[in-house]
Amino acid sequence: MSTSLKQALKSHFGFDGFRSKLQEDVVKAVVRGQRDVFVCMPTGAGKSLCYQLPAVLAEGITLVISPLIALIQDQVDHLKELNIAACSINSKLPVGERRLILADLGSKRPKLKLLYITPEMVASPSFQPCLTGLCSRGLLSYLAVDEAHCVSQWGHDFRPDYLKLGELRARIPGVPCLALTATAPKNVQEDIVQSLRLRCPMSFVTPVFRSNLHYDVIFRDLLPNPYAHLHAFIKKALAMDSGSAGQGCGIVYCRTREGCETVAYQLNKLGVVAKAYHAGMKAVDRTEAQNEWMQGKVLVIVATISFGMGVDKANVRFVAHWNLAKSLAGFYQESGRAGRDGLPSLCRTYYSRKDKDQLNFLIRQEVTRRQEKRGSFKETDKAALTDLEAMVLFCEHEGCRHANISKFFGDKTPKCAGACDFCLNPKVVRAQLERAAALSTKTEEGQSGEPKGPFGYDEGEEGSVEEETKKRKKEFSDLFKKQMNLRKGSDGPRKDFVPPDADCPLREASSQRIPRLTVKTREHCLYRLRDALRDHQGSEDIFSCSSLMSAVDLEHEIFNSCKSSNLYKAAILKKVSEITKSAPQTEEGSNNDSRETETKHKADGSSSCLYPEELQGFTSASQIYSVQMKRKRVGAGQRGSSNCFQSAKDLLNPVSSKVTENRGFIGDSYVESDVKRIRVKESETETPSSVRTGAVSPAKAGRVMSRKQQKMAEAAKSSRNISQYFVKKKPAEEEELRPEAGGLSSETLCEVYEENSRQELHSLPSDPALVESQDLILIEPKTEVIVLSDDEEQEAGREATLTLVEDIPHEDTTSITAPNQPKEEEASSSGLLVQEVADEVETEQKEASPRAKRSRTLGSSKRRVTFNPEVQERSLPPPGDPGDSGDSGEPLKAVTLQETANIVVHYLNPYYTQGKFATKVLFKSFARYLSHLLTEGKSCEKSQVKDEAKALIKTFFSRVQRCESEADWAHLKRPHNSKAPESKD
Ligand SMILES: Nc1ncnc2c1ncn2[C@@H]1O[C@H](COP(=O)(O)OP(=O)(O)OP(=O)(O)O)[C@@H](O)[C@H]1O
Ligand SMILES: [Zn+2]
Repeated sequence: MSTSLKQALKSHFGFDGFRSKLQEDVVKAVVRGQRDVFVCMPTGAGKSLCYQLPAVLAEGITLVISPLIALIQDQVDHLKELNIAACSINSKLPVGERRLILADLGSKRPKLKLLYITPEMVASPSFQPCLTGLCSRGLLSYLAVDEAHCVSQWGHDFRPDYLKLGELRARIPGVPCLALTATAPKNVQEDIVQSLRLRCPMSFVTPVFRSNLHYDVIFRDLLPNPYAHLHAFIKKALAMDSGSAGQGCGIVYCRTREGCETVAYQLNKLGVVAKAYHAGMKAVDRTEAQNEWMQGKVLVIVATISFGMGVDKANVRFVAHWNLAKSLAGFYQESGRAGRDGLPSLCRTYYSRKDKDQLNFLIRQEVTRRQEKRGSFKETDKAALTDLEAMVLFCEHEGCRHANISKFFGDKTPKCAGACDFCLNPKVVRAQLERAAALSTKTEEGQSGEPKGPFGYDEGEEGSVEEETKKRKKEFSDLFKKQMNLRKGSDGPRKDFVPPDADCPLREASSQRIPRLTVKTREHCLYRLRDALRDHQGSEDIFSCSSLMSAVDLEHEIFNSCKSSNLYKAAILKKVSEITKSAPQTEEGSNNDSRETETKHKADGSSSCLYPEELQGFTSASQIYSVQMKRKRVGAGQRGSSNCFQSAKDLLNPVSSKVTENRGFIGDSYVESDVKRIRVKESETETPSSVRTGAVSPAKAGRVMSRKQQKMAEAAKSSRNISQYFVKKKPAEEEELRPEAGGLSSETLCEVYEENSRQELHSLPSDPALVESQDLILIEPKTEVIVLSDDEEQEAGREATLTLVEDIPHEDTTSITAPNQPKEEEASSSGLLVQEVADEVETEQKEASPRAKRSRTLGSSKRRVTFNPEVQERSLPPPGDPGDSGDSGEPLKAVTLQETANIVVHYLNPYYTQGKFATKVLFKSFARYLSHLLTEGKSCEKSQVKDEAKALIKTFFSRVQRCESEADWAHLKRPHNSKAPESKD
């Protein structure tokens, strides 16, 4: 048998021999067909062949159950390439193809050898006649269940439909069954055998230990600069490939989509070619990312766990978990994608107790939800928590990581021999644990009454959800205060000065000589210089430091020569522009110290310095909105167009101010984060009078300057501003940029400005609400500014038409939220969300409105900002009064959809910030839904809409504890002709 098997292996699959003795043994056992077979072999061990080879050799058809259509497709494609008759029946199959397959299956001698199918499809009524036909004619040769751990409720990937496979097995008792998995601890193994009703199966279980994988754990909360740390890790991991054929690659797993985008962005910024991959992306983008990664064009894929199953890539040199995996079994499977070629590879977890708390919270919520639905408690409910507990133990335990994994899977302790951080240097692991303990004591001291337990909760204690909410609120408000203080800034040594990280490459990084210039801004400028130098020098590999060293020198020189933050930024921009334009620089004057410094610090994972802003656990709004990777240039294609940024000074003199040097950066202002690209249409007038968005002339608006406005005005007086570089040039000047600008193109400026804004926003906490009390972006009158945004809504193919600053009304809508209102924080907290929902509803409105004709279609990813000079004339609404015009003299009129959206988001936003929505997308969908519901079919006054919105939202949350899906609001209806809304059901 052995020889004929080997021949078949060669002739059908092209392999000279079996991959392992185990693979051969499994194939033999399957071919004998006397007993069912259970296979637990690590990922990449060649499990598929264990049923594919027997299937090819058998008379009939092998039915293969696999959990994902994508996975099935890969396998089918691969087999077809080998000329093996394989296909799949699934919901995506065109009717014609399905008919052909069914016809073959119904024929006397089907040609098919392998039929791949999902557990859902195999149980579907439509498939039953086919299945019955095959059984009754004895044409089923094997039943193979891939990813068999999905059948176990103790497993990390439980799929209820897998449970039905037990019945299928019972229907075909004479057909040998083969169950395969890569990850199954003892209890899951037993569960698989039992649930699939395997008859005294032969078990082939490989020990989980893989000596080529090096495991380590880094406490992310202790890192001064986590992204730099990750970067150093990647650099090290990929360097291990030098000498081997082909560049290695890696995977970074993140828990959320936003996390993926953020990490991918940060890596790119640090010079690593990385792409995000998650289910929120369009299928075509996902495929592109995966293909590019497979082909080695993209070195790092930053993905949610939706990536990897069935991905067969040998030279994955590292797998990093940026967030804690939710189970040790899952973690083992994911990290096991490294080193399939058997070569040394790294598996790293960036552990954070915040992650742990979040996961714990989510799992508990889910368990409670399931129990409520079911009305009873099940032993398996504990499984998810136990799994997480095992994962946490893996990270927090002072011991060999491999031993930990092996113990979990029921194997004996392996000989690690330095293949984990603990075995390599236990002292480092111990020291890290001690620092983490000290950190949590510190945190707990500051949070009296916080839940404490192994998972941050008192087990069994009621009300932990509320506790968690309280804790989050506190964190939120602390961060908010910190950020507000940071923004206020002051001359002289700053109390709130955020010191540089240990790995900060800047010279004199701690110097506070230039008021209001943050380390982050300096770092950002440094990287802009570095990028410009690198682009120019062209030849550097992605990790080369030479341009960084030159950039460090340049930045330092500029830093020393400037007195104000704005001058510094302008000088940087000028330099960037010069580099871009000029011949290759000769400033290579390298500085080995800085090179060493960077490398050394970035590689040092054990720094004890606590990152001052403690923001690692958050995704800033800027990250949410603006880091969707496709870095677009601000102002690209429209060189030298009119100024889109104005100073605080101009802001306060909207009509009279002239083009002065006081334009551009507003101190260290924060600018709307999703500005990706600003294109400025030729202004109809050369008079560059200034106009603002987000704030209105005090004179016209009849408002007293707020303290913030005054501060900004003062700042404007004392600072130079560079927005003159944005001024539309006369044709003759087209090629020659203004001398003051040092030949800087608007696109460069805009891009840098955007980058700068984004950079600064990165220091903001995650809640979008925090980003809203931004300073201003100002637009010239009659200047059309088009903002291209890459936020999630692109995916919905929506076209948004609105303003740059959060609450500027569009044309004849009336609400303006000035960032300077007394209730700034509150008013602004809903700003961006209002904006986004309003964008969408307004777009919908425009589609049906003749006014839409005035808008130029920009495509799905574009936002348009049309400045309407009339906007200035309007007064600000009373703070916290959404959707009110403030024009009390105006006759009452029916609210528009956009006004309704403003109202809805205002009332809904507190729920969002309390975490009552599973995702932001869901929040926005709900806001849209409510806005339509409230405006549908009748015209109401604003007060009525407000009452109704409040009541509807209240009703909704009286029934739904947390909004998890669109189905949650299916019951919500607005009764016709009644003032108070009710919920129907
Ligand atoms: N005998 C063999 N000789 C050489 N290569 C083999 C052999 N058997 C399988 N392979 C190759 O090994 C790789 C991994 O195989 P396979 O995808 O079946 O692994 P797996 O155990 O199913 O992994 P996963 O758990 O990720 O699904 C494939 O590229 C496959 O073609
Ligand atoms: Zn070890």
